Amino acid sequence: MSTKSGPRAQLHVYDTPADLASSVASLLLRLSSAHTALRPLVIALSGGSLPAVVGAGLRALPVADLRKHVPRWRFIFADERCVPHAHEDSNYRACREALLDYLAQHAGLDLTTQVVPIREDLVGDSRAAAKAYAETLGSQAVDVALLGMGPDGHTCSLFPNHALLSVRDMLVAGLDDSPKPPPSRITLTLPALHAAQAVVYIATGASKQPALKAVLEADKAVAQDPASAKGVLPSALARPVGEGKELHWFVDSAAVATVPAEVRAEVEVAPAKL
Ligand SMILES: O=C(O)[C@H](O)[C@@H](O)[C@H](O)[C@H](O)COP(=O)(O)O
Repeated sequence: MSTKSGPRAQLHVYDTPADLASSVASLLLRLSSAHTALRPLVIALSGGSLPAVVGAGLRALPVADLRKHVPRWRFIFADERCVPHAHEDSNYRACREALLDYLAQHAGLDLTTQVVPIREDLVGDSRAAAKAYAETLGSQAVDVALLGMGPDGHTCSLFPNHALLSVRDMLVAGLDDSPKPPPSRITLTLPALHAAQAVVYIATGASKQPALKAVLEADKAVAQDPASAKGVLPSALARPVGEGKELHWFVDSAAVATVPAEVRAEVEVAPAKL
């Protein structure tokens, strides 16, 4: 494997949202168990429908398992809207409501030291907010990125054909022209996601069919050389690069319906192989 290549996708297909959510949570515990470093496991969370899925999966786990792992986790945001924390568009707020408050109440999560929200005093300036966020994260790579995908193939706040896809010198960037409202956001960049140990996508519903098909069709070529891939969707590009890393796609039957059988057969793994 060249140093520029990375893992192929592992596709997990579920019929029910509950099974999908539980499997994502099981994978998170497996990755957490494998994390033997003394420093915390850095988990990046996205917005959209993802917090509810991750929250449902974590709530289905035995509390004793959560208590064992959660004190060693640090949550950051894969992307965030530049709004105050209590705003209805805030991913921090969505994640608090869906999972972080539950983990604080039942599994010992310290919301003040183990969760990294954007600075509220900088929400009027996305670039300053991104710079400050990058400084807070330091050089520590993301261990596990939990990402959604929009129907257009965007992930985090990395949109198709957007200039931020060319960023190579920042781990967090700001933008004010997000096609998905609200327009001002911060986002992890492709180099930040290339450095991740594991990237885990969750994509459900028929609206994701064209993008999922395109991403899985491009998977082999992008895995071989993510840096030189041209014209592929952000969700195909935002992936780990390097040996011993993992790329997972958790999808439902509706999302995967139009993926050609031969493409699906190349990447699908049995549920037991998490
Ligand atoms: O803040 C955001 O807007 C999200 O992080 C974004 O990247 C999201 O994950 C996708 O748009 C998918 O959203 P859905 O899962 O709701 O389709």
